[in-house]
Amino acid sequence: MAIIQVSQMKKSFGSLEVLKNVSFEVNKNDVVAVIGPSGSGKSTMLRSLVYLEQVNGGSIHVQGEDLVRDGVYANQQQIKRITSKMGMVFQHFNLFPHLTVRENLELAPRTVKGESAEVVRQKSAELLSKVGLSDKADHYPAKLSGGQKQRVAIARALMMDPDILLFDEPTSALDPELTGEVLQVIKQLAQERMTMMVVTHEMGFAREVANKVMFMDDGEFIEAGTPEELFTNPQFERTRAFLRKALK
Ligand SMILES: Nc1ncnc2c1ncn2[C@@H]1O[C@H](COP(=O)(O)OP(=O)(O)OP(=O)(O)O)[C@@H](O)[C@H]1O
Repeated sequence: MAIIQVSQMKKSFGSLEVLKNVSFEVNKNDVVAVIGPSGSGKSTMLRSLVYLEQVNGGSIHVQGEDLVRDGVYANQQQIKRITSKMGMVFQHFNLFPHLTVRENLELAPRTVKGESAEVVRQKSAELLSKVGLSDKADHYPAKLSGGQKQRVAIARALMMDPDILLFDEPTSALDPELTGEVLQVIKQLAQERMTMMVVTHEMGFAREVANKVMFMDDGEFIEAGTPEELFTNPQFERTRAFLRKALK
């Protein structure tokens, strides 16, 4: 079953065409790794799915609902409902600095979903335990390492019970020794069959954890396949050239 269906998505910044007729599907329980050179449009593609960027054409379908159809967006209320099904984890964590870890987790379910204090308290405790940060609930983000901040951001995204989690280069801002603890959490979520789309420069992670790898270059989806297919038998010279550099 498709969680997200994208067809002919186009996005330009002024005269710069960043997404050129991008089409793909993410099915339930997929772990999709999106790879490609810097500036190829990976972040823009991901941000468009959650309405952080507005596309100039094409359609984005989420769980059977149109976020945008042939370039025409749903109304604001529908957009809010549709995007609330998707959790986003950013490269730079985007935690609220003036809120504790627990408050960061509980804010959206309380204010957006209207969940009770007891319900969100139980959920935040469970999710902090899941990402190994139960002892940090009352700390402020500034007191945490980058790896811990990113694990909080993942727990925060999970608080909204998303149907899919989107990661925009979740380890790119981390020191190498902190990358593993974040990838481990994502790997654990994959084992639990969470549907995820991960923009990443970590080829080892893409190969090991994803069931589908998509290669993007210059605003286009060039090819997608299983990690085995894409890494060992890429169909296009552009993919081969990228992998030669990336796997060096
Ligand atoms: N808000 C913006 N205004 C103008 N240009 C933008 C904006 N956001 C992105 N771009 C441009 O769009 C292109 C694609 O950027 P994007 O961040 O989507 O690529 P990327 O593949 O995610 O790159 P990286 O791997 O370096 O993060 C780049 O040329 C970038 O400079």
